[in-house]
Amino acid sequence: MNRKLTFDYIVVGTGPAGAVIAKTLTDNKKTSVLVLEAGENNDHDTAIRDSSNAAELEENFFPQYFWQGEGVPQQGLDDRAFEWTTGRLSGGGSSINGEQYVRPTSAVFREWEKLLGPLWSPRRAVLRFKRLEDYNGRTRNKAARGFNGRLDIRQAPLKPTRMARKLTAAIERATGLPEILDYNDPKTPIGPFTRWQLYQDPNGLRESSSTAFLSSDIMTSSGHGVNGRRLRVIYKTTVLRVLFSNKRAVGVQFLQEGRCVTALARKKVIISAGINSPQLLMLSGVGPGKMLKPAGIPVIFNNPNVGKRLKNHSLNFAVFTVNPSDQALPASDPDALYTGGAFLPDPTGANPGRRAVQLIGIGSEDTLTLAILYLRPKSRGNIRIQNNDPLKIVLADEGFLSNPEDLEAIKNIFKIYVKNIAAELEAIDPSYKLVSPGLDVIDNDAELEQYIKENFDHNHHQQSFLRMAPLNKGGVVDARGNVHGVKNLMVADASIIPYTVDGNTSAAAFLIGYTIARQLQNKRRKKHIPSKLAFEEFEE
Ligand SMILES: Cc1cc2nc3c(=O)[nH]c(=O)nc-3n(C[C@H](O)[C@H](O)[C@H](O)COP(=O)(O)OP(=O)(O)OC[C@H]3O[C@@H](n4cnc5c(N)ncnc54)[C@H](O)[C@@H]3O)c2cc1C
Repeated sequence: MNRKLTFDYIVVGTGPAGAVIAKTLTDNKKTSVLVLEAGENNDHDTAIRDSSNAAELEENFFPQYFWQGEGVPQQGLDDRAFEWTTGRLSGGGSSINGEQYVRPTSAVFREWEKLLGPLWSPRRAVLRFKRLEDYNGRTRNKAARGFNGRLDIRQAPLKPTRMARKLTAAIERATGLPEILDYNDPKTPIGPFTRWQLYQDPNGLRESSSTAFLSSDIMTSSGHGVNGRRLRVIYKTTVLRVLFSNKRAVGVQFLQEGRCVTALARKKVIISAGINSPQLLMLSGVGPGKMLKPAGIPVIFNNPNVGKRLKNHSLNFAVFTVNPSDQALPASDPDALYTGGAFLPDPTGANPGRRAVQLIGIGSEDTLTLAILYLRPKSRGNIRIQNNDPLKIVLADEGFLSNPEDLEAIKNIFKIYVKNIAAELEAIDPSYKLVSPGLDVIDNDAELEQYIKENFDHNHHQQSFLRMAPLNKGGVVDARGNVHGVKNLMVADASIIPYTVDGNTSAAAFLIGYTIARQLQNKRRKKHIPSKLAFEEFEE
């Protein structure tokens, strides 16, 4: 046995879920945790830390900070293929993403609770978000927001620009929904707003899972826990597979500087590798037997659900001309990044209390672009391995628009929301005119469909492909992240989201990591507490 590399827990990945788990489990100074991360720590690189790079980071720094991948051609989109990627560095996706902080709404958590029990109730979700965040925004609503957590959230800008205010007013008039101040307050999830909430410190620098949970008060720059914390983070280590003894996970094999190394876990292996988690499970023998056997991988547990139910939000754009005297962002706050936005229900009036659409204003000197996300897609994709080579890219088929209802839903967003917003925006200021798509395109069904397909983009909200659910409901892990059919193996990251979230995905990943780590802590503590004390008292 390699005594040096034997820990209580092994965590794969330092994204939102992995970093929170590593920090939370080692808080007691007793539990030892090894974290293996394929990328490096780039927290101090200007490209990462300076938030004003967020929009162009992927375009300008793809080879440096991203996993290199492409999905399979999309039949519903004239066989176009999109990048299959996320951050390959400390902090994972949170170190390179668009910094938007959006909690799933109570409507989503009610679905989670119904499927998985009270651990995922809306009330507990809010309690945990409050613990995680240090909210620096216009409201001091203690019922909804946390002010002492490690995760800096900045609502920005302080003074919205005229462009943001005009857009917000136009959405307000077009939809009849009043402006909201805090879209993360469970009481006000729907409506237009001038300010986004960003993962940023009060000075506008990027906050990631790495800066928040693996910072210098937690570990040294060489990855050793400080102040007695039994944490070891090793960068530039790519995990190849989980090792089993019978059906019990006992460790992992990983690549380090060209060598194949084994690390052992006394308690559990926790996979938080994001879009790579299904590949790791399959290479380790957990997945569809029909795929694993021909690949020469011994089947530890035959679960056809692994890699299935891949969901992603759709992304389209509408572009307007602007008034050249209106600024997109305040000169004093270029890190505010976005020029207003909205969360809206389905435009047809179905489910008026539920978010179905996310609008993001992206302004410049010449244009105001509305990024349009459809948040309730029915299309599903899947992730498959090609063979037993851990370095071979997976076949990720996102199945965009494979369910025709999604195309109809997106068409309705253009026909109802975009058209009405365009009319109201132009009425507020005639300099703002819709240029793409033209109104003639919106009014012509065939042309609108073609426009949506050509204009369709990929927005990295991959989720649910290792669903947290009972086995007979498409599950791969149970309500506490334990992988079905084996022992001592968990998955905790955005891949286990059970029902599609109604906003960006990283807040859910932080919550999943935190919830699962707290459960592991509670399990240990509960051994030492009188049984009459309720689970609830130790839950939070
Ligand atoms: C360009 C872009 C923009 C986005 N914008 C937003 C946004 O504005 N707001 C938002 O909320 N979300 C956004 N997202 C999505 C968000 O970043 C992800 O949902 C989130 O990071 C998922 O967290 P996670 O913990 O599940 O996994 P990840 O963040 O993907 O972390 C997984 C980690 O595991 C490591 N890893 C993977 N495989 C291995 C292996 N075999 N061995 C060792 N380490 C491994 C990776 O390097 C990575 O660090 C964006 C994503 C991208 C790519």
